[in-house]
Amino acid sequence: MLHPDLDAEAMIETAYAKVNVALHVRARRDDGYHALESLFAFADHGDRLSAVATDDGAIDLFIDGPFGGALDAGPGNLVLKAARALQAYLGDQRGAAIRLTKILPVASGIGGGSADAAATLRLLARLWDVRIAAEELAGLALDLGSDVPACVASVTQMVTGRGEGLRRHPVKGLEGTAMLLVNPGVGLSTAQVFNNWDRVDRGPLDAASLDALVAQGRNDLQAPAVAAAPVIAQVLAALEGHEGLRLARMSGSGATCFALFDSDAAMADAAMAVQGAHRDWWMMETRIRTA
Ligand SMILES: C[C@](O)(CO)[C@H](O)COP(=O)(O)OP(=O)(O)OC[C@H]1O[C@@H](n2ccc(N)nc2=O)[C@H](O)[C@@H]1O
Ligand SMILES: Nc1ncnc2c1ncn2[C@@H]1O[C@H](COP(=O)(O)OP(=O)(O)OP(=O)(O)O)[C@@H](O)[C@H]1O
Repeated sequence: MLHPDLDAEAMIETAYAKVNVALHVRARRDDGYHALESLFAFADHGDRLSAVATDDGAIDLFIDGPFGGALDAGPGNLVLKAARALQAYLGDQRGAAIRLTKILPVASGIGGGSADAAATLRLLARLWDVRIAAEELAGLALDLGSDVPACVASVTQMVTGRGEGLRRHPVKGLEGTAMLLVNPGVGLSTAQVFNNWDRVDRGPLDAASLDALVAQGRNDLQAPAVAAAPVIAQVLAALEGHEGLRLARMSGSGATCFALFDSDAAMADAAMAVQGAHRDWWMMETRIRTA
């Protein structure tokens, strides 16, 4: 049941989908995490979060949307974890009723959960009217997941380390670009895909230009993800060869792949062809977000 007030005067945030335009895995660290170099970009679309303040100190979560059924509203939900982390940080008992409309597939390499966590931090800071220093917010975010700090600003960034090294990094010709997201409906465990990386350092990431990202950029998790879910290779093959295609690559630990196009019309034609041949694949036509 939805909170009765939730739609009337709710504050709203979008949890923008993340793509790793390139993701270079450089080393396995002693703490089990991997040292990365990745250019993160964000879609103009994502999950929708809305919230109203309550005065009983409780955090209530309601989930709906096309992928809402794939997710439970228990304490493991990243929205609840983010809300409770912020409550604990503030040390008081402000409450909220939050509605998550899940548009993005779960465990799919486009950071749905991470984007939700970051959007929850932004939303509740606004709702509760609190200002949090950037470093404090980054610390809270990293405790929630490696992708969460980058999702706080949701702008194009070079991301290093486990996910904590952030540098705003606009790339000429990237922001505003038409982007098609395609997911074949298999969920992959990020930890397992990292575990199956072959531990070969294939070299640093040159993110100086879109040409370099296309020609020399890689996703080092693509091979281990394809080994676990061979349908990813079919997605990439289905994206190749369309007129106006600039780049087709897997995002994050998969299985979602993204394709960048020269124009909206080229994207729409490709989307129609791919969807026609694979009616059960999830797709989203969007563009790279400009801050
Ligand atoms: C694959 C990426 O999405 C690329 O942006 C991220 O590196 C993963 O970010 P995330 O899903 O927020 O990851 P976390 O929830 O922090 O970690 C999940 C698991 O992925 C592995 N992991 C994650 C990040 C990282 N730099 N090295 C890792 O080895 C660890 O086994 C960890 O237990
Ligand atoms: N609000 C949420 N949305 C999505 N997943 C969530 C959420 N809360 C918890 N999870 C759990 O987090 C895990 C990862 O979800 P997410 O969608 O962020 O993965 P991902 O898209 O593979 O991320 P990445 O790009 O970081 O690899 C899933 O196993 C899911 O059950």
